[in-house]
Amino acid sequence: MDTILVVNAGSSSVKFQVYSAEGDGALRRQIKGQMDGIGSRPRLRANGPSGDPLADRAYPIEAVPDVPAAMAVAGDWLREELRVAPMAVGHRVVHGGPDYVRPVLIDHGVVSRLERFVSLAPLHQPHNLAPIRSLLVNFPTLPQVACFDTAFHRTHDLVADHYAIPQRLYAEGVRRYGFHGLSYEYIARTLPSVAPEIAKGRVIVAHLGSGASMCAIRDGRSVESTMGFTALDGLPMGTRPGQIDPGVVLYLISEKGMPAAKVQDFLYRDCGLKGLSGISNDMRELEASADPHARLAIDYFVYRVGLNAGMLAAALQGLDAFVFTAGIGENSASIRARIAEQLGWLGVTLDPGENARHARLISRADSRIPVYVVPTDEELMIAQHTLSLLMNGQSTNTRPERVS
Ligand SMILES: Nc1ncnc2c1ncn2[C@@H]1O[C@H](COP(=O)(O)OP(=O)(O)O)[C@@H](O)[C@H]1O
Ligand SMILES: CC(=O)OP(=O)(O)O
Ligand SMILES: [Mg+2]
Repeated sequence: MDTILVVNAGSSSVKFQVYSAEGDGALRRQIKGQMDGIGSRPRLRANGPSGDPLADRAYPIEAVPDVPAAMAVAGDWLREELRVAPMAVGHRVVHGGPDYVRPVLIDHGVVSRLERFVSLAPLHQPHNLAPIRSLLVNFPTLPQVACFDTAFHRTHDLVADHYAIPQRLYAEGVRRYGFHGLSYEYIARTLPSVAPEIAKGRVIVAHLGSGASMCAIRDGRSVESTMGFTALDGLPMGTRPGQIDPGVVLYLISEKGMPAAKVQDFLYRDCGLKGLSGISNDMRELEASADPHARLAIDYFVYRVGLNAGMLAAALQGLDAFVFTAGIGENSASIRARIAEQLGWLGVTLDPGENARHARLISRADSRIPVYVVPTDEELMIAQHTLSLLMNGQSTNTRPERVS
């Protein structure tokens, strides 16, 4: 059977899917799995085509301490137990820099260009590139496709793409890229069938997972993101602080004598929910805790989502709908309820019953702004791009690009 394997390494999870490519160009999902809870409670779960369980295994934290270990466990399982031998592999690559505005067929040249962005996405890019490199060496004829988190945001106006710093830095790539683009692209493509009345309107999508960001979408295109040059900016995340005064970074360097590598580690691994609570990077553990610092971390998260929603509504000059997605957005009714309260002034009224049962539409009929929960599927997006590149030599990404 001709299959496509999709690999998506996030900051706390490795997600994978296997699709069969049918004769008519359709994709049929055969396996959907993930190793999540990396750094807290590692667990491999996978299901077959009709949701039938294929695996559910918990691991001690020492057995799967990080993303590369999770990738190795999932890879061994797919290869050795399920005998998966794909005809092509699609990869999520978090940083595509200024030049990659659509998915691309990978060769050694592409890999070396993408290596330049490792320092701009240290939690992701090394793990995105490691399996690509290893497959290039071991299966040199296997087609591999890179799909970028940054590509969906390349439609931003110049004013949204800039920082107020000298132009020479913009020219060398210091720009507001935005991330989670495969997730937002999937949502934008799904809205016409899920909620046709708002698909062409002004929508804020909140991708709230271990990494978290929000995107302002108008008529299916990204116009603004809370993330920028790196995936550090914007909302607080599992282990990243989100928006922070650069003066804090200067303080760490000049007053605390922290070298660059330590500052990087601090900002990517020790802050966010984990840093503020002192307990965990995992929202589930914070919600289960009675510790006042866990409460503060949740309060801060909810508050910052509210503040950033105001900013994105300003970018859109109004709002027609709000969408929750990703790990927290799809699964935590209580966080959604608290965020909806923050959005009350924008015209949001939640329906507590619909919210509790994770319905697609969770706002009340009389809510001025409808609120949706749309489970994201970055892997499907990657599979579609991969198949399209294989079949037509180009991706399904047909959006016009901003000319800079
Ligand atoms: N039922 C739940 N309640 C609260 N938070 C949850 C729940 N399920 C998952 N999460 C949160 O979602 C996060 C993972 O989200 P996900 O989008 O898979 O992240 P990533 O892709 O960045 O690894 C977990 O760290 C956890 O905090
Ligand atoms: C870009 C990013 O933060 O991704 P993730 O949420 O998968 O960690
Ligand atoms: Mg993710």
